[in-house]
Amino acid sequence: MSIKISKKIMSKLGKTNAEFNLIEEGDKILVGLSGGKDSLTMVHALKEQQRRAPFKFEFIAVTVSYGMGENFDNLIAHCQEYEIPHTIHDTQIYNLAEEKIRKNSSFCSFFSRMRRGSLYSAAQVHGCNKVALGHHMDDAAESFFMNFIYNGQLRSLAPKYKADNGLIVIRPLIQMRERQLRAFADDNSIPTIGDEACPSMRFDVKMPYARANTKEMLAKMEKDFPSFFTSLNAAFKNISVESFFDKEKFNI
Ligand SMILES: Nc1ncnc2c1ncn2[C@@H]1O[C@H](COP(=O)(O)OP(=O)(O)OP(=O)(O)O)[C@@H](O)[C@H]1O
Repeated sequence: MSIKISKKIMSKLGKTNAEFNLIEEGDKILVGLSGGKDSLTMVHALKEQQRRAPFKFEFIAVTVSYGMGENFDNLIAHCQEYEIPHTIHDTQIYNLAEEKIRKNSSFCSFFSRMRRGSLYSAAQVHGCNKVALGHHMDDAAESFFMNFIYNGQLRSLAPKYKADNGLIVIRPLIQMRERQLRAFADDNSIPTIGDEACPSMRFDVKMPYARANTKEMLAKMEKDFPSFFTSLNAAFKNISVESFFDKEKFNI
């Protein structure tokens, strides 16, 4: 069966790529593939871009297994069917979690940190110079408002940055909306792995209410101001650092 990928997704990918120099000639990219709708859209979009782009790049999709008996058979079969190079990177993150996590600290952030480390080591194993993550505009908005409300920080998710180990991390979907990615998976009847696969759900802790609250707040904002996300995207590129209260700036 062939995959239908919308013009809108491909044009957003191309524009974001050009705007932030994400994928360049000769890159070998490790694509983090959780099996969720976002990273699945990402691998299909990158495969299509590989076919169309005037520059050459390679990629390999890598799924980090937490060592909790996950079943990736459908994901493996899907990648085989669509000739997407894919491998499972086995870890023992799940066992470590039980020992390492302090009571009441965030389980999700523990898994996300450990997973990031595993993706970086897999990138080294596979000789990749970049790591692509499937975060989208809704993630960037949630991250921005959660940092603002709960941490007193103005911070979001960058389209591209250099990690301490020299690897370049890129987020090709960062200007796309979550609903576009969901529509891609639904339109193509792609079987996705959902949030229930998040290992933190297996531990007896409070649900991450902060994210749910923020999502709800943003949905309400968008209802009241339909261009909310377009404006936010523009604002992320239009920052007046000097208008804030940074003490360092006032020795003038
Ligand atoms: N187990 C995993 N193995 C490899 N990469 C992962 C894994 N989990 C997450 N990632 C990468 O990190 C990105 C962000 O993860 P996060 O858990 O925030 O997203 P998600 O909502 O699960 O996204 P997705 O729909 O792609 O699963 C994913 O889009 C993917 O690129």
